[in-house]
Amino acid sequence: YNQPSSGRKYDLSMFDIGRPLGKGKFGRVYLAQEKSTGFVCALKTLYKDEIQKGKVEKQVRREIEIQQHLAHQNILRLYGYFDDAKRIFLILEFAGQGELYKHLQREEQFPEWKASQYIAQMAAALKYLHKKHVMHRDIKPENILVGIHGEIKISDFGWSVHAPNNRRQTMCGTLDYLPPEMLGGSKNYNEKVDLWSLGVLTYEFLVGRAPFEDTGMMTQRRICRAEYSIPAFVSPEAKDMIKKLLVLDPEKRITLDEIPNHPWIKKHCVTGERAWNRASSFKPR
Ligand SMILES: Cc1cc(Cn2cc(-c3c(Cl)cnc4nc(-c5cn(C)nc5C)[nH]c34)cn2)no1
Repeated sequence: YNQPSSGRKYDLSMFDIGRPLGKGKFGRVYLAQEKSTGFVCALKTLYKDEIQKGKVEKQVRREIEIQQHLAHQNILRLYGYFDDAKRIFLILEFAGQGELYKHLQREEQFPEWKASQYIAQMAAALKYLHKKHVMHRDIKPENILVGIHGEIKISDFGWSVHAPNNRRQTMCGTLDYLPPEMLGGSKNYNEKVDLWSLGVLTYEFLVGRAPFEDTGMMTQRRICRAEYSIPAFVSPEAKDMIKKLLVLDPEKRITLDEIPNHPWIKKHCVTGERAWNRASSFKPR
């Protein structure tokens, strides 16, 4: 399986560039194919002047440093990188079904079986990350892609750091996903911040909007008080999962090890006996 390897030296001439796949604050992503092997990937191009202007050199360096040492089916692979005079190029895994937030926008809400399987996959990816003492810190639909088989892949490690962290980070973008312990500039927090964001993600998958969505200050106040309500159409098991993740005290949140055994996950999990039965009853035509 001749995927690119981080040991090799790459340059732009080694790739055929295809259609644009998306754009972000500091550049664009293109479909690309490595000429020598035919390997299809996503080439993320970041403009050096934009990165310097945005003072995000550290984040880009961290994204590369962290993501290239990760290998998990629910984490987007970074195979390598190179640069030219103006741009940095990240050779990324191509996610065949694109950006998850676009799926959520189109479907408005995910059915419970789909949300439950996505959260189980997120928990597996976070368990892998936390075992390496990496916390993502920016879990939200915009940072999740969908692979060709419908599996999800955490991407964009620009905000990830090695835990524990007592560096102050200037935040930009939505506050909706920030845990209480990261608000108000408190410095000491750990990987449990990703559990809170997983709770916000679960809520948004099922309800179609974030639980603390409000105007700036009100959002912060509602987060710090864990002030949210869950609509009646959400099942009791899903409500229980959200309540066990959106807990103000990080140490009292459900752990990643407990998530696979939670009734809401077990109810919709397909890796167990049902999947085996389904596979064994498969009759090739
Ligand atoms: C800069 C910049 C843009 C983005 C957001 N972004 C990620 C992708 C992307 C990646 Cl990194 C990998 N595989 C992808 N597959 C798609 C895709 C889009 N459509 C409409 N269909 C597919 C399949 N996008 C992918 C694109 N933009 N982050 O930093």
